[in-house]
Amino acid sequence: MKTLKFKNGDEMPAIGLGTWKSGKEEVKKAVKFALNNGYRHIDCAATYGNEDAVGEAFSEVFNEGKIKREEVWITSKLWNNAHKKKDVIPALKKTLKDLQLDYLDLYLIHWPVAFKPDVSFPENDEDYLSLEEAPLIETWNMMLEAKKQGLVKHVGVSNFSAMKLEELMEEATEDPEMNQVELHPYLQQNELLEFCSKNKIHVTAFSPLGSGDRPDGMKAKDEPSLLENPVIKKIVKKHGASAGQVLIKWSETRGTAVIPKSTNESRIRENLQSTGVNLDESDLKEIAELDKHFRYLTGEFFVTQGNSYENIYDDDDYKS
Ligand SMILES: NC(=O)C1=CN([C@@H]2O[C@H](COP(=O)(O)OP(=O)(O)OC[C@H]3O[C@@H](n4cnc5c(N)ncnc54)[C@H](OP(=O)(O)O)[C@@H]3O)[C@@H](O)[C@H]2O)C=CC1
Ligand SMILES: O=C1CO[C@H](CO)[C@@H](O)[C@@H]1O
Repeated sequence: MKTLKFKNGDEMPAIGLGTWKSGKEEVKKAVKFALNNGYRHIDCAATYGNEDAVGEAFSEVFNEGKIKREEVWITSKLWNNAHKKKDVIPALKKTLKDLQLDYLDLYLIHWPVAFKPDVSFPENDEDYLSLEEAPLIETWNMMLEAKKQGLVKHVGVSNFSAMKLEELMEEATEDPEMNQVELHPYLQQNELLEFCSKNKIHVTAFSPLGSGDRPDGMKAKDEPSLLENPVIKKIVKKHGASAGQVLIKWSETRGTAVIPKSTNESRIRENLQSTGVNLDESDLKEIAELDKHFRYLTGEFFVTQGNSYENIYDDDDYKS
Protein backbone atom coordinates (compact mmCIF):
# COMPACT_ATOMS: atom_id res chain seq x y z
CA MET A 1 0.00 0.00 0.00
CA LYS A 2 1.09 3.56 -0.65
CA THR A 3 2.14 5.75 2.26
CA LEU A 4 2.24 9.51 2.76
CA LYS A 5 5.70 10.60 3.84
CA PHE A 6 6.24 13.28 6.47
CA LYS A 7 9.33 15.50 6.83
CA ASN A 8 10.65 13.57 9.85
CA GLY A 9 10.46 10.29 7.90
CA ASP A 10 7.19 9.05 9.42
CA GLU A 11 4.87 7.30 6.96
CA MET A 12 1.08 7.32 7.10
CA PRO A 13 -0.60 4.36 5.36
CA ALA A 14 -2.78 5.76 2.58
CA ILE A 15 -5.87 3.73 3.49
CA GLY A 16 -7.37 3.99 6.96
CA LEU A 17 -10.58 2.97 8.68
CA GLY A 18 -13.18 5.69 9.38
CA THR A 19 -15.12 5.47 12.65
CA TRP A 20 -17.87 8.12 12.46
CA LYS A 21 -21.40 6.76 13.07
CA SER A 22 -20.09 3.39 14.25
CA GLY A 23 -21.75 2.32 17.52
CA LYS A 24 -19.49 1.34 20.40
CA GLU A 25 -19.83 -2.44 20.16
CA GLU A 26 -19.56 -2.44 16.38
CA VAL A 27 -16.61 -0.05 16.25
CA LYS A 28 -14.67 -2.13 18.76
CA LYS A 29 -15.21 -5.21 16.59
CA ALA A 30 -14.49 -3.28 13.40
CA VAL A 31 -11.20 -1.82 14.63
CA LYS A 32 -10.01 -5.19 15.93
CA PHE A 33 -11.00 -6.88 12.67
CA ALA A 34 -9.37 -4.15 10.59
CA LEU A 35 -6.07 -4.28 12.51
CA ASN A 36 -6.00 -8.08 12.40
CA ASN A 37 -6.62 -7.94 8.65
CA GLY A 38 -3.93 -5.53 7.56
CA TYR A 39 -5.16 -1.99 8.37
CA ARG A 40 -2.50 0.17 10.00
CA HIS A 41 -4.36 3.48 10.08
CA ILE A 42 -7.46 4.36 12.12
CA ASP A 43 -9.29 7.71 11.95
CA CYS A 44 -11.01 8.81 15.17
CA ALA A 45 -12.55 11.94 16.69
CA ALA A 46 -13.78 12.96 20.13
CA THR A 47 -17.13 14.00 18.68
CA TYR A 48 -17.82 10.51 17.29
CA GLY A 49 -18.65 9.49 20.87
CA ASN A 50 -16.93 6.12 20.56
CA GLU A 51 -13.25 6.72 21.34
CA ASP A 52 -13.53 4.69 24.55
CA ALA A 53 -14.65 1.65 22.54
CA VAL A 54 -11.93 2.23 19.93
CA GLY A 55 -9.51 2.42 22.88
CA GLU A 56 -10.67 -0.99 24.13
CA ALA A 57 -9.94 -2.41 20.69
CA PHE A 58 -6.44 -0.86 20.67
CA SER A 59 -5.71 -2.12 24.16
CA GLU A 60 -6.80 -5.68 23.35
CA VAL A 61 -4.94 -5.81 20.03
CA PHE A 62 -1.71 -4.28 21.37
CA ASN A 63 -1.79 -6.49 24.47
CA GLU A 64 -2.02 -9.57 22.27
CA GLY A 65 1.46 -8.55 21.09
CA LYS A 66 1.21 -9.38 17.38
CA ILE A 67 0.77 -5.74 16.36
CA LYS A 68 2.72 -3.00 18.10
CA ARG A 69 1.39 0.47 18.87
CA GLU A 70 4.12 2.08 16.79
CA GLU A 71 3.05 0.10 13.71
CA VAL A 72 -0.35 1.81 13.62
CA TRP A 73 -1.13 5.37 12.52
CA ILE A 74 -3.80 6.85 14.80
CA THR A 75 -5.48 10.17 14.08
CA SER A 76 -7.95 12.07 16.26
CA LYS A 77 -9.51 15.52 16.20
CA LEU A 78 -10.05 18.43 18.54
CA TRP A 79 -13.77 19.18 18.74
CA ASN A 80 -15.10 22.67 18.19
CA ASN A 81 -15.93 23.25 21.85
CA ALA A 82 -12.29 23.05 22.96
CA HIS A 83 -10.68 25.77 20.85
CA LYS A 84 -9.86 28.07 23.77
CA LYS A 85 -6.18 28.00 24.73
CA LYS A 86 -6.80 26.40 28.11
CA ASP A 87 -9.07 23.69 26.67
CA VAL A 88 -6.88 22.19 23.89
CA ILE A 89 -4.48 20.04 25.94
CA PRO A 90 -7.19 18.78 28.35
CA ALA A 91 -9.35 17.74 25.35
CA LEU A 92 -6.37 15.93 23.83
CA LYS A 93 -5.62 14.21 27.14
CA LYS A 94 -9.24 13.03 27.35
CA THR A 95 -8.93 11.55 23.84
CA LEU A 96 -5.63 9.85 24.78
CA LYS A 97 -7.24 8.41 27.92
CA ASP A 98 -10.26 7.14 25.98
CA LEU A 99 -8.08 5.66 23.25
CA GLN A 100 -5.73 4.19 25.90
CA LEU A 101 -2.70 5.73 24.20
CA ASP A 102 0.38 7.73 25.24
CA TYR A 103 0.51 9.66 22.00
CA LEU A 104 -1.36 10.25 18.73
CA ASP A 105 0.29 10.13 15.33
CA LEU A 106 -1.85 13.02 14.13
CA TYR A 107 -4.15 15.52 15.83
CA LEU A 108 -6.39 17.80 13.77
CA ILE A 109 -8.45 20.90 14.44
CA HIS A 110 -11.78 19.35 13.35
CA TRP A 111 -13.41 22.53 11.93
CA PRO A 112 -12.46 26.19 11.67
CA VAL A 113 -15.51 26.91 13.85
CA ALA A 114 -15.61 27.39 17.64
CA PHE A 115 -18.38 26.64 20.13
CA LYS A 116 -18.61 27.59 23.78
CA PRO A 117 -16.94 24.97 26.00
CA ASP A 118 -20.20 23.51 27.37
CA VAL A 119 -21.77 23.13 23.90
CA SER A 120 -21.44 19.78 22.09
CA PHE A 121 -23.54 20.82 19.13
CA PRO A 122 -24.84 24.38 18.68
CA GLU A 123 -28.56 25.12 18.84
CA ASN A 124 -28.50 28.89 18.65
CA ASP A 125 -26.22 31.85 17.98
CA GLU A 126 -25.19 32.15 21.62
CA ASP A 127 -23.57 28.71 21.44
CA TYR A 128 -20.76 29.96 19.18
CA LEU A 129 -17.53 31.76 19.93
CA SER A 130 -16.49 34.36 17.40
CA LEU A 131 -13.07 34.23 15.77
CA GLU A 132 -12.12 37.19 17.98
CA GLU A 133 -13.07 35.20 21.08
CA ALA A 134 -11.26 32.07 19.92
CA PRO A 135 -8.68 33.03 17.27
CA LEU A 136 -7.62 30.00 15.23
CA ILE A 137 -3.95 30.94 15.68
CA GLU A 138 -4.28 30.53 19.45
CA THR A 139 -5.84 27.08 19.03
CA TRP A 140 -3.11 26.23 16.53
CA ASN A 141 -0.34 27.35 18.88
CA MET A 142 -1.69 24.93 21.49
CA MET A 143 -1.68 22.14 18.89
CA LEU A 144 2.03 22.93 18.37
CA GLU A 145 2.51 22.92 22.14
CA ALA A 146 0.95 19.43 22.27
CA LYS A 147 3.49 18.33 19.68
CA LYS A 148 6.30 19.87 21.72
CA GLN A 149 5.10 17.98 24.78
CA GLY A 150 5.25 14.70 22.82
CA LEU A 151 1.50 14.07 23.11
CA VAL A 152 1.17 14.04 19.31
CA LYS A 153 3.67 13.42 16.52
CA HIS A 154 2.02 15.53 13.84
CA VAL A 155 -0.59 18.27 13.78
CA GLY A 156 -2.98 19.48 11.14
CA VAL A 157 -6.45 20.73 10.36
CA SER A 158 -9.68 19.52 8.84
CA ASN A 159 -12.38 21.22 6.77
CA PHE A 160 -10.05 24.14 5.99
CA SER A 161 -10.31 25.89 2.63
CA ALA A 162 -7.19 27.25 0.92
CA MET A 163 -8.12 30.69 2.19
CA LYS A 164 -8.42 29.50 5.79
CA LEU A 165 -5.10 27.67 5.48
CA GLU A 166 -3.42 30.73 4.06
CA GLU A 167 -4.71 32.93 6.88
CA LEU A 168 -3.43 30.49 9.47
CA MET A 169 -0.06 30.02 7.77
CA GLU A 170 0.52 33.78 7.65
CA GLU A 171 0.65 33.82 11.43
CA ALA A 172 1.85 30.31 12.26
CA THR A 173 5.41 29.43 13.28
CA GLU A 174 4.85 25.92 11.84
CA ASP A 175 2.44 24.99 9.05
CA PRO A 176 -0.25 22.32 9.30
CA GLU A 177 1.03 18.97 8.05
CA MET A 178 -2.40 17.67 7.03
CA ASN A 179 -5.78 18.94 5.84
CA GLN A 180 -8.58 16.35 6.09
CA VAL A 181 -11.45 17.30 3.78
CA GLU A 182 -14.36 15.78 1.90
CA LEU A 183 -13.00 14.38 -1.35
CA HIS A 184 -14.49 12.05 -3.99
CA PRO A 185 -15.26 12.14 -7.73
CA TYR A 186 -18.18 14.58 -7.23
CA LEU A 187 -15.97 16.93 -5.15
CA GLN A 188 -12.46 16.62 -6.57
CA GLN A 189 -11.08 19.80 -4.98
CA ASN A 190 -8.32 20.17 -7.58
CA GLU A 191 -7.41 23.72 -6.55
CA LEU A 192 -7.22 22.86 -2.87
CA LEU A 193 -5.08 19.83 -3.70
CA GLU A 194 -2.74 21.99 -5.75
CA PHE A 195 -2.51 24.56 -2.97
CA CYS A 196 -1.73 21.85 -0.42
CA SER A 197 0.83 20.19 -2.64
CA LYS A 198 2.59 23.52 -3.24
CA ASN A 199 2.71 24.13 0.50
CA LYS A 200 3.70 20.55 1.39
CA ILE A 201 0.48 19.87 3.28
CA HIS A 202 -0.79 16.30 2.98
CA VAL A 203 -4.49 15.70 2.29
CA THR A 204 -6.86 13.02 3.60
CA ALA A 205 -10.13 12.27 1.80
CA PHE A 206 -13.15 11.85 4.05
CA SER A 207 -16.58 10.50 3.02
CA PRO A 208 -14.92 8.87 -0.03
CA LEU A 209 -17.94 6.63 -0.64
CA GLY A 210 -20.56 9.36 -0.29
CA SER A 211 -21.31 8.88 3.42
CA GLY A 212 -24.57 7.03 2.73
CA ASP A 213 -25.23 6.32 6.42
CA ARG A 214 -25.24 9.97 7.54
CA PRO A 215 -28.15 10.91 9.78
CA ASP A 216 -31.20 11.97 7.73
CA GLY A 217 -30.98 15.52 9.08
CA MET A 218 -27.66 15.93 7.27
CA LYS A 219 -28.99 14.77 3.89
CA ALA A 220 -30.28 16.92 1.06
CA LYS A 221 -33.10 15.78 -1.23
CA ASP A 222 -32.11 13.88 -4.40
CA GLU A 223 -28.43 13.52 -3.57
CA PRO A 224 -26.42 11.86 -6.35
CA SER A 225 -25.19 8.37 -5.44
CA LEU A 226 -21.49 7.83 -5.96
CA LEU A 227 -21.59 4.06 -5.59
CA GLU A 228 -24.34 3.84 -8.24
CA ASN A 229 -22.80 6.28 -10.70
CA PRO A 230 -22.90 4.73 -14.23
CA VAL A 231 -19.29 5.67 -15.03
CA ILE A 232 -18.09 4.12 -11.77
CA LYS A 233 -20.23 1.05 -12.49
CA LYS A 234 -18.69 0.72 -15.95
CA ILE A 235 -15.18 0.83 -14.47
CA VAL A 236 -16.26 -1.66 -11.81
CA LYS A 237 -17.32 -4.09 -14.53
CA LYS A 238 -14.12 -3.58 -16.51
CA HIS A 239 -11.85 -4.39 -13.56
CA GLY A 240 -14.02 -6.94 -11.76
CA ALA A 241 -13.75 -4.72 -8.67
CA SER A 242 -16.43 -3.21 -6.42
CA ALA A 243 -17.60 0.41 -6.58
CA GLY A 244 -16.09 1.01 -3.12
CA GLN A 245 -12.74 -0.27 -4.35
CA VAL A 246 -12.76 1.95 -7.44
CA LEU A 247 -13.55 5.04 -5.35
CA ILE A 248 -10.88 4.23 -2.76
CA LYS A 249 -8.29 3.44 -5.40
CA TRP A 250 -9.07 6.72 -7.14
CA SER A 251 -8.20 8.61 -3.94
CA GLU A 252 -5.04 6.61 -3.41
CA THR A 253 -4.00 7.27 -7.02
CA ARG A 254 -4.23 11.02 -6.42
CA GLY A 255 -1.69 10.84 -3.59
CA THR A 256 -4.12 11.51 -0.76
CA ALA A 257 -4.90 9.33 2.23
CA VAL A 258 -8.45 7.94 2.28
CA ILE A 259 -10.51 6.73 5.26
CA PRO A 260 -13.61 4.72 4.23
CA LYS A 261 -15.87 3.83 7.16
CA SER A 262 -17.28 0.35 7.52
CA THR A 263 -18.36 -1.90 10.35
CA ASN A 264 -19.02 -4.81 8.00
CA GLU A 265 -16.20 -7.35 7.94
CA SER A 266 -16.35 -8.21 4.26
CA ARG A 267 -16.49 -4.53 3.26
CA ILE A 268 -13.63 -3.65 5.65
CA ARG A 269 -11.54 -6.30 3.92
CA GLU A 270 -12.76 -5.36 0.43
CA ASN A 271 -11.90 -1.69 0.97
CA LEU A 272 -8.28 -2.46 1.87
CA GLN A 273 -7.99 -4.77 -1.13
CA SER A 274 -8.67 -1.78 -3.38
CA THR A 275 -4.88 -1.32 -3.57
CA GLY A 276 -4.89 -4.24 -6.02
CA VAL A 277 -7.17 -2.46 -8.53
CA ASN A 278 -5.29 -0.77 -11.37
CA LEU A 279 -7.12 2.24 -12.77
CA ASP A 280 -5.79 3.19 -16.19
CA GLU A 281 -5.53 6.55 -17.94
CA SER A 282 -8.96 6.25 -19.56
CA ASP A 283 -10.63 5.38 -16.22
CA LEU A 284 -8.97 8.39 -14.58
CA LYS A 285 -10.03 10.64 -17.46
CA GLU A 286 -13.64 9.52 -17.19
CA ILE A 287 -13.69 9.95 -13.41
CA ALA A 288 -12.15 13.44 -13.76
CA GLU A 289 -15.24 14.42 -15.73
CA LEU A 290 -17.58 13.51 -12.84
CA ASP A 291 -16.65 16.55 -10.72
CA LYS A 292 -19.78 18.53 -9.78
CA HIS A 293 -18.42 20.43 -6.75
CA PHE A 294 -21.01 18.55 -4.75
CA ARG A 295 -20.59 18.29 -0.99
CA TYR A 296 -22.36 15.61 1.05
CA LEU A 297 -21.24 17.35 4.25
CA THR A 298 -21.82 21.02 3.66
CA GLY A 299 -21.29 22.20 7.22
CA GLU A 300 -24.78 23.66 6.99
CA PHE A 301 -25.67 21.80 10.16
CA PHE A 302 -23.80 24.57 11.96
CA VAL A 303 -26.35 27.05 10.70
CA THR A 304 -28.69 28.07 13.45
CA GLN A 305 -31.42 30.60 13.71
CA GLY A 306 -30.05 33.89 12.45
CA ASN A 307 -26.54 32.47 12.12
CA SER A 308 -25.92 32.15 8.42
CA TYR A 309 -23.48 29.84 6.66
CA GLU A 310 -21.59 32.93 5.55
CA ASN A 311 -20.98 33.90 9.15
CA ILE A 312 -19.12 30.66 9.70
CA TYR A 313 -17.30 30.36 6.37
CA ASP A 314 -16.10 33.62 4.98
CA ASP A 315 -14.83 32.07 1.77
CA ASP A 316 -16.60 31.04 -1.37
CA ASP A 317 -14.76 27.83 -2.05
CA TYR A 318 -16.36 26.35 1.02
CA LYS A 319 -19.78 26.15 -0.56
CA SER A 320 -21.00 23.35 -2.74
N1 LIG B 1 -13.00 15.53 9.32
C1 LIG B 1 -14.29 15.49 9.15
O1 LIG B 1 -14.99 16.49 9.32
C2 LIG B 1 -14.94 14.24 8.72
C3 LIG B 1 -14.28 13.04 8.82
N2 LIG B 1 -14.87 11.88 8.44
C4 LIG B 1 -14.10 10.62 8.58
O2 LIG B 1 -14.14 9.93 7.33
C5 LIG B 1 -14.70 8.64 7.52
C6 LIG B 1 -15.43 8.17 6.27
O3 LIG B 1 -16.49 9.02 5.91
P1 LIG B 1 -18.04 8.69 6.18
O4 LIG B 1 -18.75 9.96 6.17
O5 LIG B 1 -18.16 7.81 7.36
O6 LIG B 1 -18.54 7.93 4.91
P2 LIG B 1 -18.00 6.92 3.78
O7 LIG B 1 -17.98 7.69 2.53
O8 LIG B 1 -16.79 6.20 4.23
O9 LIG B 1 -19.22 5.92 3.68
C7 LIG B 1 -19.62 5.09 4.72
C8 LIG B 1 -20.81 4.28 4.23
O10 LIG B 1 -20.41 3.44 3.16
C9 LIG B 1 -20.70 2.07 3.46
N3 LIG B 1 -19.62 1.26 2.87
C10 LIG B 1 -18.37 1.03 3.34
N4 LIG B 1 -17.64 0.30 2.49
C11 LIG B 1 -18.45 0.03 1.43
C12 LIG B 1 -18.29 -0.68 0.23
N5 LIG B 1 -17.13 -1.27 -0.08
N6 LIG B 1 -19.34 -0.75 -0.63
C13 LIG B 1 -20.52 -0.16 -0.32
N7 LIG B 1 -20.74 0.55 0.81
C14 LIG B 1 -19.71 0.65 1.67
C15 LIG B 1 -20.75 2.02 4.97
O11 LIG B 1 -21.59 0.97 5.42
P3 LIG B 1 -21.07 -0.26 6.33
O12 LIG B 1 -20.46 0.30 7.57
O13 LIG B 1 -22.32 -1.04 6.58
O14 LIG B 1 -20.10 -1.01 5.47
C16 LIG B 1 -21.40 3.37 5.29
O15 LIG B 1 -22.77 3.31 5.09
C17 LIG B 1 -15.60 8.84 8.75
O16 LIG B 1 -16.05 7.65 9.30
C18 LIG B 1 -14.69 9.67 9.62
O17 LIG B 1 -13.69 8.87 10.23
C19 LIG B 1 -16.12 11.89 7.88
C20 LIG B 1 -16.83 13.04 7.78
C21 LIG B 1 -16.31 14.30 8.21
O1 LIG C 1 -16.34 14.32 11.23
C1 LIG C 1 -17.49 14.67 11.25
C2 LIG C 1 -18.64 13.81 11.40
O2 LIG C 1 -19.40 14.16 12.51
C3 LIG C 1 -19.69 15.51 12.74
C4 LIG C 1 -21.12 15.74 13.00
O3 LIG C 1 -21.59 14.98 14.06
C5 LIG C 1 -19.20 16.40 11.66
O4 LIG C 1 -19.24 17.72 12.09
C6 LIG C 1 -17.81 16.08 11.33
O5 LIG C 1 -17.31 16.74 10.25
